[in-house]
Amino acid sequence: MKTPVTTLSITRPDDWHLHLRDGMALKSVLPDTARRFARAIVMPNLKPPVTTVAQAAAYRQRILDAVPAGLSFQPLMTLYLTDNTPPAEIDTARTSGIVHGVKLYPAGATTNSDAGVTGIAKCAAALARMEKIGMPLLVHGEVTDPEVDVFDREAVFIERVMRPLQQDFPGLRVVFEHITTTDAADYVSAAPANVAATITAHHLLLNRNALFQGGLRPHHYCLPVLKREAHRQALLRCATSGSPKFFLGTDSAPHGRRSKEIDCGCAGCYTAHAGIELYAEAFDAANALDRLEGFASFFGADFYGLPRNANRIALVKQPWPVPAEQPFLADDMLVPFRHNETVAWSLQG
Ligand SMILES: NC(=O)N[C@@H](CC(=O)O)C(=O)O
Ligand SMILES: [Zn+2]
Ligand SMILES: [Zn+2]
Repeated sequence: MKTPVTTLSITRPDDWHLHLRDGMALKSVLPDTARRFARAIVMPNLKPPVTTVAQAAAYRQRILDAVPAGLSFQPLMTLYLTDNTPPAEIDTARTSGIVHGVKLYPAGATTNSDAGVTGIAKCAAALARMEKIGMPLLVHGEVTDPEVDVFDREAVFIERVMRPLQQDFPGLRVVFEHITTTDAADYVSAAPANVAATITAHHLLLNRNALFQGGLRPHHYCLPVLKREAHRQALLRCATSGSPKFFLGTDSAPHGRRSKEIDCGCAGCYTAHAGIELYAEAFDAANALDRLEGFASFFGADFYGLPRNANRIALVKQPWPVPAEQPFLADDMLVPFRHNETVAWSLQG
């Protein structure tokens, strides 16, 4: 019998899908990420959205200013694609060296997506430029058609948007963000090497039962919404497969308690406080801890054409209690994932 692994040393990981917000919220959540991850792809869905390189540069500086002393953290910026993004802005993004992707939010699909794309055809010129210069397109892959069942929105998006996109821009580098279904897992696996996906820890750990366990659970509500167990199993297989197409993206998406525990509450799970530990738990449960480093520390950097990190982190299998809440805004607290429960792996140091 193999002795169970209880300590783990891996190359310092990166988070390829993260919401940091701004202002006081940014200052509250950034230390959690900076303690664990060397870099993160920072989502542009602020109010107003980050649509220009000038805005991305200013936001990047606000993030750098909020990094706690003694920690090193590199924000990798993104632009929010709109119907009117000029191709010239894509060129400016590339030459800036600070923008690493352009995010496609179908209008109305998720938090702060009102300015999102209303039709792919409207951005054809920008997408063509991205394909030409190798700028990745990061996709929130859900249709917004109210006729489509909420659990089917990702699968339908593949047929209505992803396949035509791949047909029209075969060389475009695409990250299918926070995939949640067997359909997306199969699509990405079968696609050429320029199509990859991020997978969140919460979609690896939970199925949709968690939304209703003991009552309605707003802190498990995120988009795309949790799916049934067979889908979770498919995501686990992808994440632990060793395929470089799948890499870590927490989609940690903080919303204060008062925006979550309310009618029409916001979508998003806050996981940055245990951003790598939760993945260790999921990989451990799948007997695949040896596959964690590739997924968390290598494949994302390789896809984005960035160097792998040189330093390491250590994890130990030692449960720690997650508090009921943590500071967020002057008048609101943040309820972290697993609040009042334990996480099985701890970060050392
Ligand atoms: N994932 C979420 O449920 N919410 C994200 C937006 C997103 O990633 O779709 C947010 O910004 O709150
Ligand atoms: Zn999203
Ligand atoms: Zn997100």
